[in-house]
Amino acid sequence: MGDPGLNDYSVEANGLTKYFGDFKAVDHVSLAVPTGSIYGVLGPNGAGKTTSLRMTLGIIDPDAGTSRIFGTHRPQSVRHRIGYLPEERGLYPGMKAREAIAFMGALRGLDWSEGRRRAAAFMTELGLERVIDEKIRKMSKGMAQMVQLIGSIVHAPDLIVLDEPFSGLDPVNQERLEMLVRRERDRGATILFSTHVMAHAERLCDRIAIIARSQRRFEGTVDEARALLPMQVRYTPRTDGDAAAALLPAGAERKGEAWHFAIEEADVEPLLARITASGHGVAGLSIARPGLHDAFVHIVRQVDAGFDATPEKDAIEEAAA
Ligand SMILES: Nc1ncnc2c1ncn2[C@@H]1O[C@H](COP(=O)(O)OP(=O)(O)OP(=O)(O)O)[C@@H](O)[C@H]1O
Repeated sequence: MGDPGLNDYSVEANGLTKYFGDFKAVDHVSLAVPTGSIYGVLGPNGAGKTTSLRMTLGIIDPDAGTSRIFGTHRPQSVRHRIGYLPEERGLYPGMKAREAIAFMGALRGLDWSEGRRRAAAFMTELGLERVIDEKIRKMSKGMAQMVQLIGSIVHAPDLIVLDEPFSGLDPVNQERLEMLVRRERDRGATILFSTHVMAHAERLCDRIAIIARSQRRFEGTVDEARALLPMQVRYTPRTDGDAAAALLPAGAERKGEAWHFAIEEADVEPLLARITASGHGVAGLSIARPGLHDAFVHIVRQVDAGFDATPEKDAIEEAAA
């Protein structure tokens, strides 16, 4: 564990900024990843996720900003405590899966025979035992990616950073990976991963950051992101549908027998009271928060439309100042 008594964050990136030529690929992005958490960096294609992760890990230098891992500004000095799956995948094609995993572990200080033992244990646990001694070149891309994933965590790192780990995996392997991420967190590791698939983030993440057009636009829990949008209501009265319209907010739309509309959380109980008092009855009613997917699309669309041109106020940076 990353000295939780001394430092509650395994990763603290502050105001990271990167230019490629004149293009600002990352603009003042900060990340604070609590030790022991699963943290998602979400964003559309080209938002700046990979560049942010690379700067965080010290793989590329920022033009501005700083990053600390386990409290140090020198990630190289703690590299054995970090596991990293880069965006670019690649293993030696002539190696067998077991050897490839042991090799990656050895690069991070793990004894070779222990690496081979753990490789077999991981692959068996994940239902991949039949390809333990398969050469990488004979594997499908998705299988090779699973092997690389295992190789990046075989040395039991305290911090695991995975760049788009789910992309290219079939649904079964995606589930295996979700299980692996949870298991690593339960072991005490901190996990930071990027994705543009909201379902994984919604199920896994304790906290998320949403990056769009180079800037961080949201930071918080999944529920906090979902709460940015109003509740979605679907109401079917027992009586003639048109007569119930007077109870409902402006903008309510009728689809078949049901009315669809959005309301703020504070308006839910008054609405229920109005419906009950009205005598129109309830043949069907659902009231639900939109999912993370909708919240993500909402944030990104606002940014694209220019409604959120300024980055959110950065509490981390203020606290550090
Ligand atoms: N080495 C580079 N040289 C020039 N431009 C780059 C370089 N690396 C990234 N970029 C550009 O910076 C922007 C951010 O790229 P980055 O890979 O960080 O985004 P991303 O959010 O990870 O995207 P994706 O989900 O598509 O992988 C993109 O517009 C990309 O084209």
